[in-house]
Amino acid sequence: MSKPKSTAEDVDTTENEEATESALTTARRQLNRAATHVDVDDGVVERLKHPTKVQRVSVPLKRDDGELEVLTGFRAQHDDVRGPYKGGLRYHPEVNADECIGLSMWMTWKCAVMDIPFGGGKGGVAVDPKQLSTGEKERLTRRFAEELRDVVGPKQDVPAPDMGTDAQTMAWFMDAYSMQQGETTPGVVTGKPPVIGGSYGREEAPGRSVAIVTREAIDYYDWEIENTTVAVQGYGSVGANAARALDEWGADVVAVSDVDGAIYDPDGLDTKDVMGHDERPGMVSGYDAPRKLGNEELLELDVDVLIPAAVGNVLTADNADDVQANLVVEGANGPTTFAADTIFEERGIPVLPDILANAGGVTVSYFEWLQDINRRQWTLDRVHEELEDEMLKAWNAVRKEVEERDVTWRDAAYVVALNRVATAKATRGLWP
Ligand SMILES: NC(=O)C1=CN([C@@H]2O[C@H](COP(=O)(O)OP(=O)(O)OC[C@H]3O[C@@H](n4cnc5c(N)ncnc54)[C@H](OP(=O)(O)O)[C@@H]3O)[C@@H](O)[C@H]2O)C=CC1
Ligand SMILES: O=C(O)CCC(=O)C(=O)O
Repeated sequence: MSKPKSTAEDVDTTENEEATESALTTARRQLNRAATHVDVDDGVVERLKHPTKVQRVSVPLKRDDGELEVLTGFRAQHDDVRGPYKGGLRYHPEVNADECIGLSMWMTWKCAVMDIPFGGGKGGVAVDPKQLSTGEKERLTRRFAEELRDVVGPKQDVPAPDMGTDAQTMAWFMDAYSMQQGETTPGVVTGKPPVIGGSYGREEAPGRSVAIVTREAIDYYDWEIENTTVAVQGYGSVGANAARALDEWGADVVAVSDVDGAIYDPDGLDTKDVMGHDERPGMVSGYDAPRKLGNEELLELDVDVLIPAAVGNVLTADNADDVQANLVVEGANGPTTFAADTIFEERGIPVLPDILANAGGVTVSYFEWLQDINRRQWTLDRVHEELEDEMLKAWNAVRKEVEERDVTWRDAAYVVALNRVATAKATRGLWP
């Protein structure tokens, strides 16, 4: 089915131009728009455009060659009315304060959409992890943990993996924090290896929830998963797990990519055979597939479902008119700029938002936090079952708003989240 091009000449791209639109700008614009659909005090909305606190730290790193480099790290804490701040730590050259604040706002909404008792946090270090040896990564993580010691903790702020970090990073962070506390404190981070209190199923959870939401949307629009083609940008923790789950459930995953480019097979790729970057770096763009494409071309493929699962701001006013997918499911955080969202709305292309679609990660993080408190590990089957239940609850809450208010999926998810956050503030008597 071909999609109409937008006629909106007036899509406002002037304020931001686009690929550089900060996560904070996008998050604030989304909040402004969603606030028009709910009866929430203007003061509360204004407060929610700002973080409670942003920690900026210097992280000295001794490189393997003996040189000292001073890196910059951040932890943004947006809102904790519903529980401790929660969200990932990112190692990426573009990490900065505004990015962390915007991402921490999205975490507040994500936790509220899922109705889990956390607020929003996000942090990271401005560094290219691919340029670091394992020893350098460990020293960096330990020092970062020391610098953040006063603002994190199981009841205060609980980091987790994000781009460029993984279970091993969380293990080092947990160890450094525990050494300073004088007691083993598994609950200070989630996404750890199961042997030290991590949850089974956390690693694949964000991708799995992307797949669950895609499956529900396919059903909602009366399509058949067996006749659905999917393109996935980014084949890391989120992208590879989403692609593999959808492949397993019968969809044809025809294209996937890493930072160097995309591979395309119109008959469907064998996603188990395509290794992710953690499994074997460079194996995506190096895979023997019928066609190689650029990352931009992948976004414009004629597929049923497009899943951007790499970085932010890849769907912009510049390419939204050329997207041919009938549905976009956001695996990454913030892949769609505000202007692109408007174009998709006008073209009738539904966008399933990040704050719902990839929320399986933080949901299983919540399961992990519970397991750490109780010192009792759940089985993988239990994690899968409970994740499925939580995702369906959230999906149904958002779907109800879509149907009752005739709004986009993003607005509907914001309505659910904003109402829960604002009600918590009112009930606690916090103003704003
Ligand atoms: N990990 C988590 O728990 C969660 C992550 N997210 C979000 O999902 C997104 C991806 O995170 P995650 O999967 O953890 O990250 P990973 O680091 O595991 O994987 C990122 C993937 O994206 C590719 N990539 C990096 N830069 C680009 C680019 N400019 N264009 C195209 N592809 C690129 C990488 O390629 P290469 O392998 O070549 O580097 C890799 O395949 C982020 O937005 C993150 O915030 C959301 C919820 C939870
Ligand atoms: O698991 C978590 O705590 C948060 C994961 C995350 O950073 C995200 O969902 O964007």
